Amino acid sequence: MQVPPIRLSPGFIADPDALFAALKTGVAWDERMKARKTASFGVSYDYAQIAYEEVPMPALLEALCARLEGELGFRPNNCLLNYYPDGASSMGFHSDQTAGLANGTGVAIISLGSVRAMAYRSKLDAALRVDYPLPNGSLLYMSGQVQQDWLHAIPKDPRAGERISLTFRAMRRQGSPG
Ligand SMILES: O=C(O)CCC(=O)C(=O)O
Ligand SMILES: [Fe+2]
Repeated sequence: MQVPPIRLSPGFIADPDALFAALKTGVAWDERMKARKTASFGVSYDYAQIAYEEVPMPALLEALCARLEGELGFRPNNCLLNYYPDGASSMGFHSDQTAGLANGTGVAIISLGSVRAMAYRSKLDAALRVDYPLPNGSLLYMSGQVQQDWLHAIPKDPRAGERISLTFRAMRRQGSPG
């Protein structure tokens, strides 16, 4: 496959600047990670060696989960936010874990603020790289197949300003088969 089978919907959020401002000031950002700030809402989630406790989903994010359910056909129960203060903050190439996700569900990412590229690299052919700029207010959806065949990253970008990404997942409850 020459390109990752992602779905990118620009303009998913009607007023992305207002949402950015509300989250930047309203969220208690976790600074345990060096590369960027994070926050997790909803069911507990272990991510990048950090365990995030269960935290009730604020109404603002719950409303987005409801919209995503209409768009994707499943309702996320966790939202992991990343705050990239400037273009020096980044995320290295990785695939997201799929084992803990509800069957048949993927990862949805809403981008706010400065445009950054999502870079994909094929696991079968390391020379194959495809970059997608993620517009302010866009929705990106990655199925399990994308994680299986591709790595993704947010490379540094000296021209970029601040950005927030919201990553939504439907986590399987512990002990539940699907
Ligand atoms: O900030 C982004 O858009 C990428 C987020 C991501 O890949 C992740 O949290 O696993
Ligand atoms: Fe990821």
